[in-house]
Amino acid sequence: MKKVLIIAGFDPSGGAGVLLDVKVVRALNSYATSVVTSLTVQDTQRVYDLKPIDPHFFEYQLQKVVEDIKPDSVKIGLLGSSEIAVVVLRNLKRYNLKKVVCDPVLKSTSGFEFCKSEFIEFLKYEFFKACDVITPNKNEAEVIFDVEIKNFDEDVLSCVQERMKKMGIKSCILKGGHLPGEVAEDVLITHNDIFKVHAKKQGFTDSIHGTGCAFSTAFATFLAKGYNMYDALISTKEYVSNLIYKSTKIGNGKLILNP
Ligand SMILES: Nc1ncnc2c1ncn2[C@@H]1O[C@H](COP(=O)(O)OP(=O)(O)OP(=O)(O)O)[C@@H](O)[C@H]1O
Ligand SMILES: Cc1ncc(COP(=O)(O)O)c(N)n1
Repeated sequence: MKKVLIIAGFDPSGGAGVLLDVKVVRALNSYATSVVTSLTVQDTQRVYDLKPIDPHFFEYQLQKVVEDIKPDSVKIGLLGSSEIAVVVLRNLKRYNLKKVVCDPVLKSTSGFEFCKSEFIEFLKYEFFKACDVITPNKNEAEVIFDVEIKNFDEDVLSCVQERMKKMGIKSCILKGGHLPGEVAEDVLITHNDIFKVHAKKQGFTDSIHGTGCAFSTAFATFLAKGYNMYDALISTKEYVSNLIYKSTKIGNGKLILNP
């Protein structure tokens, strides 16, 4: 059985973060270990507050679990604080962890700012380099690559590709759920290739919660199973589109995914 290490935040309502990620890994017949970076006060309507875990305690947990259960891939979600991010970076290197997928969670769908500006600079210029792929949505990609994204036209994609090379980011999947139009398109960009997948848009992207978490976790799970990046993206797209199709209203706010 393949093992996926989840490093992410805790959403008590289960619509995002570790609770959702573990369900995705399990639904794809793999085994999840998880280390929580931060606790949130959150329901299906919005995020109210965040408290990062003590970085020393976090590192103790991370090291014990990695030394016991060596992961086949890693999914990184909400980091919660720059101190935690520093610990994650140090341990990615120390244990030479492979197939590292980072969902750069900067802001929630409901608008809660998870990162301050100096923390974003650290992610951009230090942290992302240590990951194999980052999976920003439209707004996150605009902040990371300092580019306005109105569509995924060739000039926008080659600008992102150039900036990735300069910043030392190995590969990136731009998620297009928040772009206008009938189609939900995502683009894998490496230093020498651009590869697109798309699906018909269902409902309203802003009324669904947790799609980005499920996407990056499914992608990390397919990598753990030995898929190459292209096949992992095709399978992830199909899997997440199906989850969106079956999304349900469980509380008073957004629709949630139920893997
Ligand atoms: N309405 C939709 N219909 C079909 N697919 C969608 C829809 N909205 C988003 N997607 C797909 O879901 C995945 C996540 O993309 P999205 O752009 O929503 O990321 P995100 O903003 O990080 O998600 P989150 O809601 O967790 O913040 C992508 O594959 C995207 O194309
Ligand atoms: C713990 C945690 N991790 C990630 C997100 C982002 O997900 P979304 O953009 O759907 O709010 C979240 N709200 N909470």
